Amino acid sequence: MTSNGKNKSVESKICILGGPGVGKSALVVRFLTKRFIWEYDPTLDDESVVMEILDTAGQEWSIHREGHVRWADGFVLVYAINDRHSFEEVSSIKQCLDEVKKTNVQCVLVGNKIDLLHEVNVPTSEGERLASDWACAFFETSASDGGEDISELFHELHREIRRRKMIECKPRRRSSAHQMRQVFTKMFKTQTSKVTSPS
Ligand SMILES: Nc1nc2c(ncn2[C@@H]2O[C@H](COP(=O)(O)OP(=O)(O)OP(=O)(O)O)[C@@H](O)[C@H]2O)c(=O)[nH]1
Repeated sequence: MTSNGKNKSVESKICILGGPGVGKSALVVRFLTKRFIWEYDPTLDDESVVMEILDTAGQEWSIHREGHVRWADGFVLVYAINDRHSFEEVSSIKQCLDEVKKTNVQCVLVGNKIDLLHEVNVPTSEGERLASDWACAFFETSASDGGEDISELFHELHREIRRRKMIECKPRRRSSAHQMRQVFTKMFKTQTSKVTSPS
């Protein structure tokens, strides 16, 4: 616990990725200005939260990707619901992430620009299906209209990162089979030394 009674902070490094113009910067600005300027309260679930957020430009992705991927604990993968190509792009980005990290990376999938409903090119069901394939959370947002979902998506990812960090920090318990083997080895050694030791 910290001196102000809150649990100590957990850091998460979050990288925003997606095609050009899908609204990555707009989402980050919306999240930061709402949470940290107008309604400053850097706590979540009674714990202070430190998030480092890396906003990438769409065209930088291929140049800096390995550095971004290694740095980040989790990813916000963004497409625009009126841009089918950007939806296809997040799939290939996710594939690259998994390859570089050599694991199923922690991420949330975000379909942005939901205010442009009359231009929908990627229906909600497709976003939901992809997120379900990735076993991650899915959000539809509008950076232009705002809304609680934008805060929630960052918080959800932070929680996931914290969960995984806690699991990774836990010392591994030895299996009972391993423990039994140790007992038998010890017993066997004792027996042997009794038989071979001179009287
Ligand atoms: N209607 C609408 N427009 C949006 C929304 N989010 C972003 N935009 C607009 O989309 C354009 C691109 O937004 P950015 O936030 O710069 O997108 P980006 O993904 O950071 O773009 P790059 O840095 O080029 O990769 C801007 O004109 C934004 O105003 C949204 O939710 N709804």
